[in-house]
Amino acid sequence: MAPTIEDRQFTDSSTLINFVINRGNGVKGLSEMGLKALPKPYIQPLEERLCMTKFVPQQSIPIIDMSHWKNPRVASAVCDAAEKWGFFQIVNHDVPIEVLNNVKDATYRFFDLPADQKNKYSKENSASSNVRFGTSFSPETEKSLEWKDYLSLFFVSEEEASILWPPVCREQVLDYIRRTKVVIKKLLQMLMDGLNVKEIDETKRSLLMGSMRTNLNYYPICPDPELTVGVGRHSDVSTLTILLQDEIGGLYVRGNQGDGDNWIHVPPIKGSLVINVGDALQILSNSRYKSVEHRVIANGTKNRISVPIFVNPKPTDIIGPLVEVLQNGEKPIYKQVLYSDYVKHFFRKAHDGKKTVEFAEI
Ligand SMILES: CC(C)(COP(=O)(O)OP(=O)(O)OC[C@H]1O[C@@H](n2cnc3c(N)ncnc32)[C@H](O)[C@@H]1OP(=O)(O)O)[C@@H](O)C(=O)NCCC(=O)NCCSC(=O)/C=C/c1ccc(O)cc1
Ligand SMILES: O=C(O)CCC(=O)C(=O)O
Ligand SMILES: [Fe+2]
Repeated sequence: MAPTIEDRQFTDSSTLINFVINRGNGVKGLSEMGLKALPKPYIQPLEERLCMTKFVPQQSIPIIDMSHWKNPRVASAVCDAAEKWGFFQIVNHDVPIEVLNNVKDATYRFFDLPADQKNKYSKENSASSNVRFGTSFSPETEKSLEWKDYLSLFFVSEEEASILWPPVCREQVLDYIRRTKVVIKKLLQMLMDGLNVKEIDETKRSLLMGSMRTNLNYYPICPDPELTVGVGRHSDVSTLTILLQDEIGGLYVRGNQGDGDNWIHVPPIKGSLVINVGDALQILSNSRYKSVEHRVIANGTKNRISVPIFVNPKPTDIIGPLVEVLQNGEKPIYKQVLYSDYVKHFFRKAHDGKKTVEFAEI
């Protein structure tokens, strides 16, 4: 097919980078121009594209009903899922559906702002590094870009948020964090019980949930979804991630069958939240709980959004296997690392599967 006028505008990759990154149009701006072909910088190498033969349709990650959360069977299902899958969905979790719908609406409101308004929050222009609008993951270091725009909000206090966060989504994100915290605490309590950690004192509370980062992700319609990715293979660097996805689907998790070269779709379930173990919890638990690789495909017909809350240690915390976990004589697999060093290492390279955790290995 002959290239359209718009495609020809971007034969030069510096013009494309200027439009998408520097001027704040993002991939949403590209998508809305009605491009007929995927621009070259987004073409991923073959091995990074999700080949459908590796997709296991009959498998599913566990779905856990939280309505009787005090029942020991729920705790046992949570610990089991964190060990074997690193991923599960929760239903009847008590976060009201309106809160979830409101944060999804707020996500659309933010991304529907004109480019110059969103660009006020770019790395170059933002009043604080705690608020950042961007595209792809780490464009300076990536060989191929990812088909995703995001707004990343690091929570310090409600006061700071009221000054720094975009007014079109601030209250809805704060409400989502407030209401979700209740279920995060329950899950962490269950997971710590499973490790023989009897009490979550202030030091442990900080290691487990000392900081939170909420991302609003926007994956616009892609002209050639098979050639690119929404998000490349990675594990999160959090302790736990709480993910709200919409009804579109497209998130895949690495399966635990055979050689592990199989991917399982995470089906959207109305009102559910997806929970996954991050590297920090894998390290604290000396690998009892597993952070599992996941990726997001691009979509050729629908825009998709998702809203993860990354529950993390504080940047100034030092993380390593918990003493309670090593009490039985188990050998530590990880050394003590400053959490902000760990996160910087993650952000300064392209997505590369599970490689980040090598930074903490002994
Ligand atoms: C090190 C942090 C992140 C930033 O501190 P800073 O003092 O402002 O440091 P820098 O401004 O020097 O940022 C370090 C590098 O990280 C980059 N960065 C700074 N925030 C960001 C940002 N939200 N986005 C993508 N680069 C950034 C930033 O551009 C910079 O890269 P470079 O310019 O190449 O040196 C600091 O806030 C910190 O230690 N936070 C701990 C809590 C935390 O944020 N944890 C991460 C949870 S996020 C997570 O689990 C998964 C996230 C994720 C996200 C996207 C995915 O596709 C997949 C996964
Ligand atoms: O959009 C999704 O479903 C997952 C996004 C993700 O993995 C992330 O932001 O870390
Ligand atoms: Fe992720």
